[in-house]
Formats: sequence, C-alpha cells, structure tokens
Amino acid sequence: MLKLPHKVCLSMKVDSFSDHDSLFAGLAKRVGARLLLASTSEVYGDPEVHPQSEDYWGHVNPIGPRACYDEGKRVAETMCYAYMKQEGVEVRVARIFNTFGPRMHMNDGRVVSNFILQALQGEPLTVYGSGSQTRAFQYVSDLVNGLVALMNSNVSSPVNLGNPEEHTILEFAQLIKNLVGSGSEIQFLSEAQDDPQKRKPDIKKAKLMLGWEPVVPLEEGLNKAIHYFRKELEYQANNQYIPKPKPARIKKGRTRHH
Ligand SMILES: O=C(O)[C@H]1O[C@H](OP(=O)(O)OP(=O)(O)OC[C@H]2O[C@@H](n3ccc(=O)[nH]c3=O)[C@H](O)[C@@H]2O)[C@H](O)[C@@H](O)[C@@H]1O
Repeated sequence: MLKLPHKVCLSMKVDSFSDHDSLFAGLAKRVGARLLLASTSEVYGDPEVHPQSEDYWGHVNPIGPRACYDEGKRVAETMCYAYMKQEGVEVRVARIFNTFGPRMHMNDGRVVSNFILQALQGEPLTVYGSGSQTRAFQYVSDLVNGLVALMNSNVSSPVNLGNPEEHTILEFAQLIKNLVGSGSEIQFLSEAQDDPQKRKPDIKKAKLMLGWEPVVPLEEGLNKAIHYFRKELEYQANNQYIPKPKPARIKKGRTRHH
C-alpha cells in the first residue's frame, strides 16, 4: 500500500472538507449561519485562460507536487456546494489570489516575505526559474473588505478576490530591491514543478455583484510590509535570533547571478 508522507496527507485533509469542517457545516446548519470557504486561485492550476474568471474550470495536474493543496481546495468547493444543495446551508466561496501584508510569518516561504527578508538582509533574492512567470498581488486589507462584502451579499457562487495588477516575478524582485534600497543580487534557481506560468484575477464579478475592488496600490502595500519586516528583524536581532527565509519547494538549484 502506498504510504504518503504525513505532511502531504495532512494538506489534502485540511484543504479539503475535513471532519472538522463538517462539524462547522453542521453547526452552520443548526444555527442558520452562512459558511465561508476561503478557497484559492490555485483551483485554476497552471491556467490556459488568462485572466482567470470564475467560470474557468482550471488546469490542475492531479498527481503533481501541488496536487494535494489544489485538489484539496477543489474538493472543498465541491463539498460546500453539495452541502448547500442537500442541507440548504448558505455558502460563500472566495477564490483568494496572492495576498500579502504585515504579520506574514517570517518563514512563510512565499515570494513576498522571501524577497523582502532577503533584500533587507543583503542576501540574494531567489528567483525560481527565469522569473517570467507572473502573479498579481493584493494587500491584505483589500482582501478583508472583499470577504466582508461577500458575506453580506446574496452571491452563493464562487467569487475571485484579488488585485489584477500583474507583474513578472523578476519585475517584482527589482521592485522590492528598489523599495528597500538594497544592493542584493538576484539569484536564479531551478523552477518549481507545475508552477503556474501566468496568474491574474478577472474581478468583473466582484465589482458588479459586491461593489468591491482593491484600492491599495502595490507599492503602498509593499512599503507597509517592508516596514513590518524591518521592525521584526530589529526585534529579532535584539533578541539574538535572525530567521532565514525558508527555501520554498526548491531542493537544489543551478545558480546564475544577475
Ligand atoms: O494566493 C494564491 O493564490 C496561492 O498562492 C501561493 O502560491 P504561489 O502563487 O505559488 O505563491 P508563492 O509561493 O509566493 O510564489 C509566487 C511565485 O514566486 C516564485 N518564487 C517564490 C518564492 C521565492 O523565493 N522565489 C520565487 O521566485 C514562485 O516560483 C512563483 O512563481 C500560495 O502558496 C497558496 O497558498 C495560495 O493559495
């Protein structure tokens, strides 16, 4: 019998609709509450449609290294809608695109915290692959306002919440270097397997049905995150502990300097 690593099984179990979530769904039914599923743009996988609107069914490799997370979230959506139809529980499903802000974990491993910490510490900014893959980043307060608007709405079908301002990861590295005023190099490492090559939310539905759109410009949000991480590093230095950004999903890399 195939034995999966504990962490992988856990991701699939947590991201899909676990026993724990069924308890919440049961509770929502009993008290007549609305259930919010924090879903993700990862349900679109490595998309063949750009930008991604909610009616796109996605392009996920079901057996790749991201599959437990992506498929877990897709199953969670399936379960929510089955529960809605069968039990009459009201559901709201937010497909959350890349989000950042103060209070991200230092060892989060995602690109925003990695690049900021690397730039602040004068270490190379680690770009996976050529850096031509794109993402669109939203600031956390925009997401929170979107979630509140969604919960107060009558929209039970999935809604994208994200900022459509799209950049390549290389552009993003240069931007963070400039905002920090850092002399860090850019270091190119092996690309992550099944890494989505393009991602940008189509937010027409959220604009029309929730009256919501992001308002915090990327640079303003990044400056707030940089300020937060700078303070955290000062705090950690005073306490003799400097965390290193976690090398997410990369084991070994060919190195080029830019
Ligand atoms: O917000 C989302 O929709 C999803 O985004 C992320 O997945 P991902 O887009 O891969 O986010 P990052 O890990 O921050 O990576 C973004 C891009 O930067 C690249 N990257 C990441 C880290 C790094 O140090 N260097 C680097 O080039 C990645 O390869 C990727 O192309 C999260 O991991 C998911 O939990 C979340 O659901």
